[in-house]
Amino acid sequence: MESHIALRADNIVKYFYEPEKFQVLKGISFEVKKGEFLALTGKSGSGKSTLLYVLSTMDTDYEGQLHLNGEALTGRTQNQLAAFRNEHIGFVFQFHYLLTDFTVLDNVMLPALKLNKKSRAEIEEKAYQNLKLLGLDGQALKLASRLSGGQQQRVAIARALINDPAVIMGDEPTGNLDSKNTQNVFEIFRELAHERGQTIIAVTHDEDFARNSDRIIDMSDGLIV
Ligand SMILES: Nc1ncnc2c1ncn2[C@@H]1O[C@H](COP(=O)(O)OP(=O)(O)OP(=O)(O)O)[C@@H](O)[C@H]1O
Repeated sequence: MESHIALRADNIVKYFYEPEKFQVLKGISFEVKKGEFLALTGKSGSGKSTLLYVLSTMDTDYEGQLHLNGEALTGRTQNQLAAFRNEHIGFVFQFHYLLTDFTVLDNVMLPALKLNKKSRAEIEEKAYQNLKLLGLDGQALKLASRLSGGQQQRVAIARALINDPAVIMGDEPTGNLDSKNTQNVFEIFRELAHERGQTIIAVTHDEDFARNSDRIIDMSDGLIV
């Protein structure tokens, strides 16, 4: 795979078997460049979330080939994939899944403590840098539950960035936010892509958000249109 490609999907096919056999992804192929900000759009039920879960390596029940950062991901064990994900992919969901009884700082540090490649002091420094980038440096020692929805979503982004992932994936990352916070998250994603070379793949229903991304992949009925 060429070195400027962050992710490549080749002919991804997936079925669901309940309540009856149903082909949800019908042969999806595309590449995403390093530093590209991609929006994944399409009507409800078109298969966006299903595709994102395949791309994220969380769902391994598919046919086809997936390469991320030049590495083939097909045929690995669940443990190998979990380790790969923690190091190379950051996730931001519509609902942030923060540990609300922990501080903001603890939440952001957690994936790096799990990865266990840096000292606690280095991780803490990186966490403070991320919080600063997201305008949250004054909030580090508060409980996550004490922050507003928009602030919590920014904490989730700071957490997603802690291991410097090559790819950041979002499933409706602004779905729960007002227009001001949506704009804010959009600007952060753009900066990560264009200034740091991180690749963003975000499922979104927000037309403005999609229109301002670098490229839209529009899905319909399990296919890219
Ligand atoms: N676990 C599952 N078992 C069976 N069918 C499923 C399952 N998950 C999703 N589906 C079906 O697969 C299709 C695609 O779902 P998916 O959630 O990927 O769509 P989407 O484009 O993300 O929709 P939305 O925009 O509403 O989130 C839908 O018809 C959905 O009902």
